[in-house]
Amino acid sequence: MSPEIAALNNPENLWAAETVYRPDLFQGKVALVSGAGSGIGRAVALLFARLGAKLVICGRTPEKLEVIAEFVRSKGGEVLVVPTNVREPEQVDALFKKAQAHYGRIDYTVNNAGGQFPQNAIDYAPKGWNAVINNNLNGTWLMMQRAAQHWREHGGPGSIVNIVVVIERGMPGVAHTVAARAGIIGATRTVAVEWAPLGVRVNCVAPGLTATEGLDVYPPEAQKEFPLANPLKRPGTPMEIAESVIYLSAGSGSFITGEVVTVDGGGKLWGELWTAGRPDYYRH
Ligand SMILES: CCC/C=C/C(=O)SCCNC(=O)CCNC(=O)[C@H](O)C(C)(C)COP(=O)([O-])OP(=O)([O-])OC[C@H]1O[C@@H](n2cnc3c(N)ncnc32)[C@H](O)[C@@H]1OP(=O)([O-])[O-]
Ligand SMILES: NC(=O)C1=CN([C@@H]2O[C@H](COP(=O)(O)OP(=O)(O)OC[C@H]3O[C@@H](n4cnc5c(N)ncnc54)[C@H](OP(=O)(O)O)[C@@H]3O)[C@@H](O)[C@H]2O)C=CC1
Repeated sequence: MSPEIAALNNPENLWAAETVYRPDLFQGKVALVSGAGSGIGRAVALLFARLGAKLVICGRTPEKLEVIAEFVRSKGGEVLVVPTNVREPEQVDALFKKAQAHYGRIDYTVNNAGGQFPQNAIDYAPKGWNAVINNNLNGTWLMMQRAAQHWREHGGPGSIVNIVVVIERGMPGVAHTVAARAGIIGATRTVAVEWAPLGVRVNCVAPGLTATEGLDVYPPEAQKEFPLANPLKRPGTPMEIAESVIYLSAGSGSFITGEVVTVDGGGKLWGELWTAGRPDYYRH
C-alpha cells in the first residue's frame, strides 16, 4: 500500500476529515456495517460513529475489527464487534440477534463486505467463480434479507445500502463480481418495492476505483494504469464513498429507494479499467 493510500485510510485522518454532515445526525441510532475492518467499510463505520451512531461491525477477521472498535471507543463511541462470515446464514442470523439483544434496535445496515480476485474470465475455475458469487451475491443477499426480516419483526423504519461495483460497461478481469453485483442491483430494485410496506428503503452505492488496501490484490501493471480509470484521473477516497452511504442512509435519502448511486469520478462515461492487466490487443 502506498503512503498516500495508507494516509487516506488512517482512522485518525478519517476521524478528522471534513464532512458536510452535522455531528449529531445519528444520535440514538444504530448502524451495522459489514467488512468494517478495512477500506471502505472502515470509513463508513467511522463516519457513522462520528455522526453519533452506535456501531455493530462485522467481518471474518476479529483482530481487524477490534482495532476499529478500540479506536471508536477511544473517541467515546459505542461498538459491538460480531465476527461474521456473511456467506453463512446461521452466522448472519446470530449477528442480527446479537445486535438486537445488545442495543434493542438497528436503524441502518450497510453491506460492504465483499471482494474478488482479478483473472481473465476464460480461465476461471468453477471454485473461483463460485467463491466470488458466494461472497458478493449470496453473502450480500443473506444480509439484506435478514435485515428486512429484522424490521418486519421489530418494526422499521430501516435503510439498507449495498456496496456494489459499476456494472454499466462491465469490467474486464472481474466478470464474476460484475455478475454478482448485477444480481444485487436487480434484487435491490425488486425488494425496494416489496419492502416499502415495512418502511424499509434499499439502495446501492457503486464506487469506482477507490484508494483502499483492497487494491493490493491487483497486479502492478494494472495498478499503474488505474489513473486512467476516470476523467478526474484519480481514485476516489474511502471518505467520498462513506459520505455517499450516509446521504442514502440519513433523512437526505428519505425519498430514494431501489436506486444505485454511482460514485466513480465519471468512470462509467470515460476511462479504462483493466483489473487483470491490459491485453496486447488493446494497446494503443
Ligand atoms: C478495481 C476496481 C473494482 C473493484 C475493486 C475492489 O473490489 S477492491 C477490494 C478487493 N478486496 C478483495 O477482493 C478482498 C477479498 N477477496 C477475497 O477474499 C478473495 O478474492 C475471494 C473472494 C476469492 C475469497 O473467497 P474464498 O476465501 O472462498 O476464496 P479462496 O481463497 O478459498 O479461493 C477459492 C477459489 O477462488 C479461486 N481463486 C482465489 N484467488 C485466486 C486468484 N488470485 N487467481 C485465480 N483464482 C483464484 C481459486 O479457484 C480458489 O480455489 P483454490 O484454487 O484455492 O482451491
Ligand atoms: N476499492 C475499490 O476500488 C472498490 C471496492 N468495491 C467494493 O467495496 C467493498 C469494500 O472494498 P475495499 O474496502 O476496497 O476492500 P477490502 O478488501 O479492504 O474490504 C473488504 C472487506 O470485506 C470483508 N469481507 C470479505 N469477505 C467477507 C465475508 N465473506 N464475510 C464478512 N466479511 C467479509 C473483509 O474482511 P475479512 O477478510 O476480515 O472478512 C474486508 O474488511 C467490497 O465489496 C469491494 O468489492 C467496489 C468498487 C471499487
